[in-house]
Amino acid sequence: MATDGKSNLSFVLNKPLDVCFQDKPVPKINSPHDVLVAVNYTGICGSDVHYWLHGAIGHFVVKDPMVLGHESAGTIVAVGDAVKTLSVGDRVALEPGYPCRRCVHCLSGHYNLCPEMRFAATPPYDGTLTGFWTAPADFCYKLPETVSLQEGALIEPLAVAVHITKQAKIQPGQTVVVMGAGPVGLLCAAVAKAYGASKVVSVDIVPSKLEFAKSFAATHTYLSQRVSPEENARNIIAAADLGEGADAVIDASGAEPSIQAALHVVRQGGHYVQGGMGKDNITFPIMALCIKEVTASGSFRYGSGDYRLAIQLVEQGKVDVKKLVNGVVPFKNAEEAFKKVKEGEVIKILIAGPNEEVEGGLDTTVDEKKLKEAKACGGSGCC
Ligand SMILES: NC(=O)c1ccc[n+]([C@@H]2O[C@H](COP(=O)([O-])OP(=O)(O)OC[C@H]3O[C@@H](n4cnc5c(N)ncnc54)[C@H](O)[C@@H]3O)[C@@H](O)[C@H]2O)c1
Ligand SMILES: OC[C@H](O)C(O)[C@@H](O)CO
Repeated sequence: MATDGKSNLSFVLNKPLDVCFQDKPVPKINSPHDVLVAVNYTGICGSDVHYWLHGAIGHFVVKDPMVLGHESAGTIVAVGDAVKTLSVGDRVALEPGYPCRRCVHCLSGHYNLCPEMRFAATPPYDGTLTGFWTAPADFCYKLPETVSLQEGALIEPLAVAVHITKQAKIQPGQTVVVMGAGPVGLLCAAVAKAYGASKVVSVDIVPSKLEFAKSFAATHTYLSQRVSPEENARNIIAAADLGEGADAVIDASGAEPSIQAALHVVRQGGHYVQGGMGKDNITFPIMALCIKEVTASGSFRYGSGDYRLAIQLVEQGKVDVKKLVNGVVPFKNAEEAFKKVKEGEVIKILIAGPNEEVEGGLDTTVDEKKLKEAKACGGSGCC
C-alpha cells in the first residue's frame, strides 16, 4: 500500500496556544466513493490562526483536540471501488467541507449553507495538517499539468474570492472597490479583474499591502485615513475617478470603518458584498443602502463551480497565486509558520506535508520588512 512506512503525523490544537504533533492512524476509505490523499501542501488561513490563539470562532468552540488546516492540495494514493474520475497519482486540490447532500440547501445548489456541513478544522472536525486525508472523490479537483501542488493549496482561498466576487455581479468594464488587501482581498481584486472590471481599487490601512496589491491586481489603491467613512469614500471615488461611485464594492476586511465607507463608495443601484468576518455587530449605514437601492449580499465559503473556476483562473494565468507565497516550511516547523502569519510577516506561507521534502525553507525576504507593520488580522477585529 502507498502509505507503508509513511507518517500520518498531524498538527493538533489542544487548547489556545497549545499545539502538538501526534502520529495518528492512517485513515481508512469508508465509502466506495471516497479517496485517500497524501497531503503535500497546506496554507494557513486567518481562521486557523484564530483557533490557535483563541480556541473558538463565534459558536464554534474547540472542546477536544483538533487537527488544524483546511487549505490543502495532495496526491491520490488510493481510491474507493466506485470512484471513476480519479486515479492513484492524480494531484488534487482539496475542497475541505462536506455537506449532507440531502437538505433543502444542498438540493438547491447552495451546499455551502448546509447545516450539517463537516468542515475541516472547524470544531469538532479535524483539519488537513496531517499526512493522509480521506475525502469524497467529487470534493477533490484534479489539477491540470501546468498547475503545481503549491498553487493547488491556494485554490481554497481563491475559491472564497471567486464566491465573493460572483455575488458582486461584475460586468465587463465595471468598477470595483475591494476593502482590505489581505490574501482574500487581493484574490478578490484579481478575480474582479479576470471578470473584466476596468478599474479595481484596493483599500487598506497598511501602505505595504497596497504596494503589493498594485503589483498583484489593483489598478488603483487608497490608504484609508482616520477620517469619517463619508470622507474616505469621497477620497476613494476621487482617487480612482469613479464618478457617481463604484459599480461594486467588496468588503474583505471585516473592519467596521471599512464597511461603513463601502456603503458610501458604492453607486446608486450598485452591489455590495460582505466577505470579511469581523465583529458580530457594527454600526451600519443602512440609510445609504436604502436610498441608493444597493443590492447587498453576504458570502460564505464556496459552492457549486467555485473550485473549478478557481483552478481555471490559475491554469489560464489570470490569477497568479504563486505571487502570494512567501515561503514553504517543513511540517515540523508548523508552529513557527503560524507565528509568522500571526505577526503579519507573510502573505501566505505553506506547510509541507509530513512526508514531503522541502528545499530552501521559508523565504520572507520579499515582503518581510514591509509586512512587519501589519498584524495578522490587520485590526479587522477578527483576532
Ligand atoms: N466569507 C468567507 O467565507 C470568508 C472566508 C475566509 C476569510 N474570510 C474573512 O475575510 C477577511 C479577509 O481575510 P484575509 O485572510 O485576507 O484576512 P487579513 O486579516 O489578512 O486581511 C484583512 C485586511 O483588511 C485590512 N484592514 C483592516 N482595517 C481596515 C480598514 N479600516 N480599511 C481597509 N482595510 C482594512 C487589514 O490591514 C488587512 O490587510 C477576514 O475577515 C476573514 O475572516 C471570510
Ligand atoms: O475559507 C473558509 C473559512 O476559513 C472558514 O469558513 C472559516 O473562516 C469560518 O469557519
